[in-house]
Amino acid sequence: MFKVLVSDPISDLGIQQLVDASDIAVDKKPGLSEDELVAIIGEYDALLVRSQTQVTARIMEAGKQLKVVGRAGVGVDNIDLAAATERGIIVINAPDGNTITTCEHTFAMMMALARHIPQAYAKTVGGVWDRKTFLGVELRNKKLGVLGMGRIGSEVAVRAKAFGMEILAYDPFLTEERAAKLGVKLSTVEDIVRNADFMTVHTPLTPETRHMIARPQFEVMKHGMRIVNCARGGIIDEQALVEAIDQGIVAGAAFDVFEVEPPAPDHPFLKHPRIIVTPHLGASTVEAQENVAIDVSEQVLHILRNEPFKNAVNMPAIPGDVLNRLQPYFTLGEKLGSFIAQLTEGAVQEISISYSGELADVDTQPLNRYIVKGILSHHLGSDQVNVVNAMHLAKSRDVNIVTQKSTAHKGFTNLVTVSLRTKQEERLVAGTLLNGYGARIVQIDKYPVDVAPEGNLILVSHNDKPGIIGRVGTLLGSNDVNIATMQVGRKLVGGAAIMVLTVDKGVPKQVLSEVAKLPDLNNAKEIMLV
Ligand SMILES: NC(=O)c1ccc[n+]([C@@H]2O[C@H](COP(=O)([O-])OP(=O)(O)OC[C@H]3O[C@@H](n4cnc5c(N)ncnc54)[C@H](O)[C@@H]3O)[C@@H](O)[C@H]2O)c1
Ligand SMILES: O=C(O)[C@H](O)COP(=O)(O)O
Repeated sequence: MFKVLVSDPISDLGIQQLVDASDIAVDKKPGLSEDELVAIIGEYDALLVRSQTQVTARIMEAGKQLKVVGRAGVGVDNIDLAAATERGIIVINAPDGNTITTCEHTFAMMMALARHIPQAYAKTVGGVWDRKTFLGVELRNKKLGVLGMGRIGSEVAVRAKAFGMEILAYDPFLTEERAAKLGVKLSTVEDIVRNADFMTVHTPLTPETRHMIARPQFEVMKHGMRIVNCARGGIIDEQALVEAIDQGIVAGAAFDVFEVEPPAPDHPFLKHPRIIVTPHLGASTVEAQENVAIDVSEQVLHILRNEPFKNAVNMPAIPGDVLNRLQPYFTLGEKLGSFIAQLTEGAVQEISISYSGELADVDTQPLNRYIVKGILSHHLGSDQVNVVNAMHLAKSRDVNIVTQKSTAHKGFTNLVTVSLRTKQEERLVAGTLLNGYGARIVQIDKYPVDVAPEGNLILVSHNDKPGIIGRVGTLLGSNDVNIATMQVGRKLVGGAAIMVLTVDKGVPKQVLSEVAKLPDLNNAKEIMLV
């Protein structure tokens, strides 16, 4: 039974599939402090949050069973991603579910700003009938600068065009072609600052976007600018904004987000007549909350059940078509990694992975993770390594990973070859998927073989002489070790050779060392591929 903790208010309807699942137990405990979370997180396999819960390194350290942190929303700035990656905890978000809702909130804020609606409302309900103070402006024929043309920014642009606005857009990934397709003018931040009448930001908060609108931008800003931030506090320098409003540069601002949330009671935005605010409500609609909770619950279920999943934030996304082609190789890759790690003596220095055949056309990085996971699990323990932290663990141990690709077929439709170099030696194993037969190891070092990568194997290296196979079989048999399959590989008659035996159970160390002492035998190793 997997245990899931929901520590923020998340739509009941959205998490119903978790509640209904027979292998999942859900606990809802919103509003816990960090200490309270640290005290209980150890018993949970998954944690579901929105933006309130700060998922710190301390919480993850205490989450000994924690496999996944699911964010019912977009921004993951409340989750320590580095700590999650280091511990192999998958972080997923729900990037699409609140796009329209946040876009609509941005529009609501822009219109409220243009027409002073919150200020006029407050005065009217306060008993003052003031029809002079609140002279607004139209959106029509105004220039709207959009910083960040991702999901939300693009939707804002679509709606702004319907209002007759001209869109100046900046995003490092916005090309001329896409700008033309969206009907927006590709601009720079400076173009927007100097020329727009309204400006709205839709970027994440990163070191690059922090204070991307600050004093230097306000100094050259078109006078009368109105600014909306429904993305993240800190993209616009709050202090510099207040100064720019007071200097008459900026006509007004509408903010849903703050550098520190909730803002202190004396925060200048809360008293300023030209600034309107909402308490981070961008994603707060019934529809968006259901969408994000459904999305994130679905992926948490997949992760806990060891099924393919999407929207991982601390792992590169795998496009559907790539996943379809690679997925059959994931188990083979992990087994090859485990095999070579058990075969090779010494501390791992370099892992070389080569793909030949049709796989050479695919982005095979996800498969690399499974191979590296297989290798590192042997040394670090399978409970410590997973596909999220495998590359990170390899890098932090100075293990060099080299990949090569060739479209040449080398006798198989696809061949995955893994070499491991240590201070002592370099060993190699290659495998493929054979139509109708499944996974096969087809090469060990320089020897061609045909072995299913599963169960208990014994790898024997010997001199190719008559009688050896019999002697090994007799010795194992007399020690109650039953041989299921046997393969011999050699390059030259009478030269060095290998024997790969599949046996029904683990072989006692004593028996293995007796095998290794047989005449003309050089080595005998047990390899377990579970
Ligand atoms: N207020 C809310 O409740 C609420 C709700 C949803 C999303 N958000 C926030 O809105 C923001 C946008 O969300 P989204 O779903 O559109 O994300 P997205 O990833 O689809 O879009 C973000 C865009 O910002 C661009 N970008 C990155 N650095 C930039 C830079 N220096 N200058 C210009 N553009 C840059 C990226 O290229 C990307 O296209 C995020 O910060 C998200 O957390 C807030
Ligand atoms: O990044 C997001 O998705 C928004 O900021 C929404 O945050 P919330 O789930 O706390 O409303």
